[in-house]
Amino acid sequence: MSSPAADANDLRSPHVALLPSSGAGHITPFLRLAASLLSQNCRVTLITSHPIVTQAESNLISSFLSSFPQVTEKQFHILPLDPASAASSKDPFFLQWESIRRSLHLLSSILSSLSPPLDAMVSDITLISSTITITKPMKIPNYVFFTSSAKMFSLFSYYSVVSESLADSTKISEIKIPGIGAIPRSSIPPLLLVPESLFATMFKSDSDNLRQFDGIIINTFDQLESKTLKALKAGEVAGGLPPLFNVGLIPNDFERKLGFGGEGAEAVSKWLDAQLAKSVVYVSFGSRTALSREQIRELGEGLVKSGYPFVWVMKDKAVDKEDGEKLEGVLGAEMMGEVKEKGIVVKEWVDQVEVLRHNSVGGFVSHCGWNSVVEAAWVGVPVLAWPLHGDQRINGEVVQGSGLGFMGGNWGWSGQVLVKGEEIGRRIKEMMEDEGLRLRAGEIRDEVRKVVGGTGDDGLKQLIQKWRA
Ligand SMILES: O=c1ccn([C@@H]2O[C@H](COP(=O)(O)OP(=O)(O)O[C@H]3O[C@H](CO)[C@@H](O)[C@H](O)[C@H]3O)[C@@H](O)[C@H]2O)c(=O)[nH]1
Repeated sequence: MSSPAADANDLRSPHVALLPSSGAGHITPFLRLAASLLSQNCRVTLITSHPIVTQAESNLISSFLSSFPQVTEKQFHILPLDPASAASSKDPFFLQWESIRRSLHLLSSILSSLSPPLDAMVSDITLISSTITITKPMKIPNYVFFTSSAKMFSLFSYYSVVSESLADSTKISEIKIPGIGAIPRSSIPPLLLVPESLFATMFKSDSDNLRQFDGIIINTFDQLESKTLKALKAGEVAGGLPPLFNVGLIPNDFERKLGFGGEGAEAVSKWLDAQLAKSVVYVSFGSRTALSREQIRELGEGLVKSGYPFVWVMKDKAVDKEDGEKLEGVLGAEMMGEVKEKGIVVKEWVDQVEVLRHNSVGGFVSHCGWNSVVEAAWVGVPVLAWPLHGDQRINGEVVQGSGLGFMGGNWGWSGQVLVKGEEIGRRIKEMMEDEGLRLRAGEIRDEVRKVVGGTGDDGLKQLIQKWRA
């Protein structure tokens, strides 16, 4: 029999503050986490950092807040970055992370003004060295939200051991991570091999600080990464880490209500309705990856050569507000004509999950941003992995290892190799014609759905239980 104190704890609504950093790849899983917490009777304060880099992020946040009026939003106005830090990176998202990190000393007044007091804070992985200096003296339990795969987390948590030798190519051709296996040098995010880069500096200091946290949250499924999760939870990868909670975060209705897809998104939806079941290839490289013009044209050629109809979300600039060039200007008139005959190309945001779950979609050409991988698993669509930056090759290995998809080939990092249309077309055909792959993707979806969002989602339950206690 449970005690009255335990029953009271079961009813308590823990108050949790969520602090995402920047980029839709980070905001989206945070908002999904918030929606899951709300459905479990938690109080949520969302801390949004301003100015916001992209229109997509602003729209996601607005749609979320209007769907969940019970959430308290605290706007955090960050300080401009000094030119010396700006010099070490040109990436607008890394620079935003750095600005937030350097402004976080201003966060304590927001945190101390919250009522009721916080039971926990969840910090974006890209901000953790700075948030811990604020929450420690305030005695607020702080949890890391790692927005990529568990396999990428294993590299992150093991990084302090290898960071120095990693910079020297003569010393390391692969990293052997205990309990996980070898990660070849070619899969390591290229910026980690440049120790003075902003990304490597943040990664190192954050990895060193992990042990100061109360827990680690990762959005992943056993069906994708069971061996890795087991090794991490058993402490085989790195000693002394806080407990790990893997939660399956599923797309939420607020994403569908966005209404910022505009005409492009509506056209996609109508066009999809007119296609044969499982006949369409969906192509998207996430929210912040632009291909070179040359590579865009090769991709266009590859799609046409594959013979399958396609939906292609094209990005010509990393930041959507700067992506003003018309499709025809990017593709050229001839290619535009060919592409229009066979498929549909948009530069606007589309609701990716809605597209992926459409019955006519039969394959996904993806850069393997982690949210895209999780979404492909959730809907059971096979993936042709074309990793371009950062964690994406490690995520691609997870895709291949789980049977959800396969790697395109030795296609280099973005900009290193011009992948020819001929080859892209051939690999797309392989994906679309592989019945075994389709069956496996469907099995993954069925297995995931038995657990995630249902009664078996232990990670989320355990986490909330901890906050209630
Ligand atoms: O037109 C679009 C474009 C994107 N999305 C969504 O935007 C998110 C994009 O996230 P992700 O697939 O992870 O790609 P990135 O935007 O590239 O994500 C960044 O953040 C991820 C999580 O840390 C990393 O794994 C990636 O490498 C990094 O580039 C996903 O939910 C997509 O469904 C849409 O809905 N419509």
